[in-house]
Amino acid sequence: MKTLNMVQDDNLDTSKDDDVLPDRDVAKEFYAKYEPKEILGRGISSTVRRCIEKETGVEYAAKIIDLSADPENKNSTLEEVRILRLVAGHPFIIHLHDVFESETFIFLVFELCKNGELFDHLTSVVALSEKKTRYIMRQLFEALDHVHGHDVVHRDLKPENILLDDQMNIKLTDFGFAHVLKRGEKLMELCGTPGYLAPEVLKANMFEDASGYGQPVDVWACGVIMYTLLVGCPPFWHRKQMVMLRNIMEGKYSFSSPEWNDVSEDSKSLIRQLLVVNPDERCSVKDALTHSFFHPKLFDQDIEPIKKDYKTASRKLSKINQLTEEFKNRPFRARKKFQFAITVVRFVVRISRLKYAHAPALTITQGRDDPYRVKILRQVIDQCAFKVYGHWVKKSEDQNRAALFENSPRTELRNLYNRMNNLSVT
Ligand SMILES: Nc1ncnc2c1ncn2[C@@H]1O[C@H](COP(=O)(O)OP(=O)(O)OP(=O)(O)O)[C@@H](O)[C@H]1O
Repeated sequence: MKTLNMVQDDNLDTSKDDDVLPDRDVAKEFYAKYEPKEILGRGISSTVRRCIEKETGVEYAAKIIDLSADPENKNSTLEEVRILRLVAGHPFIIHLHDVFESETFIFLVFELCKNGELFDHLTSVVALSEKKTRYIMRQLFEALDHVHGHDVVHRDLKPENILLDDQMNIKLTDFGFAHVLKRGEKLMELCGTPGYLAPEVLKANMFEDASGYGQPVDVWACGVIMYTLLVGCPPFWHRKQMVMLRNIMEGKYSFSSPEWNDVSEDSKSLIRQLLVVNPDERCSVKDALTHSFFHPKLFDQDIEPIKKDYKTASRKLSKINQLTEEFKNRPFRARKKFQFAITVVRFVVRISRLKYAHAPALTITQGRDDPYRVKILRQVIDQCAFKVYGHWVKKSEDQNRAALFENSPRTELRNLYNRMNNLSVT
């Protein structure tokens, strides 16, 4: 039980001590304006509740931060508020609606994201299609472009810090580790979440002469997120955390698991440009946004346009036959010859796209011997395993869906820091 006087709200589930609300005297202003409702989630020293603004009836999410456990929390929360205000006004960044401050609590009133964390969405669907990954990654890069444009580095990008609104648009949140960079400033501090840490963050803590890090750490984390969204497993995971850190520092990951057979070269190419060990050679947010992965592609469309393409292709084929006949019988004419060449090129491109859009047929033997290679069977297997065990089942040494649940940042990083100082890097 907290040391403060608490009152219980009869309308709320108060089965746990933590579920009681801070004394109404502590934050009269907040209670005058908002009606607190059920708990949406919890952080280390915070509880997030849905609440309703009395005057407008609009729903919000109130993050109630308890300052009694750690007085340092107040300064860091106020810094987070300052940064949230600095980057405010972007459609894919969480909107901070109101702030109330008391001696022992801070209330941050955010826009409500009805679909919760991208992380929870991912755990329920196992992996996202390329189309959905593109939708989310584009919004993430646009949000990040805005954040970086204000000289801010987020430092804790991960699916847990990406919320989804009722339209499934993202809202980048948790700027608790964010920092406003001064001109030319490099950071040395070890912060973030282990699986998402960029190599330069680890190096800054291991080598005396390390040059520190800046905004490219967010680009690296986007690479980890994109990889994870597409196949449901993080890229650098290893059962031994020290091996995972080495993998990160060496940029050692692969596209070798069966899931990657169904993923386009465009996606892999973007991930390769994001997960570049040297931050100077890593692509920027703007480079990422202009990558071909973000161009609409045939494989994203429904089957109808593909059928239409078949019809067009067969019309083109008759046209080619007709032109070929004409060529045999007519004298040389440059314009016609050029037209002929263009038609042939278009035809070939169209046919190759159709081939790309249709994967080779599956044989019964292939499905029986290696069902996990087949996308639809793989999804069924993963979803059944998740339903039965409540978590994903480990697949192999370096492909572990359960690894996604191992990321508990702030507490774990202290241990990591101590262990890294004892790690000798060859
Ligand atoms: N704006 C929001 N709309 C809907 N749900 C939210 C919102 N903000 C947070 N939540 C829910 O509340 C939970 C806890 O949020 P909080 O920000 O306190 O988590 P945290 O980032 O883990 O905490 P900490 O800042 O202590 O690390 C989240 O996991 C999320 O499910």
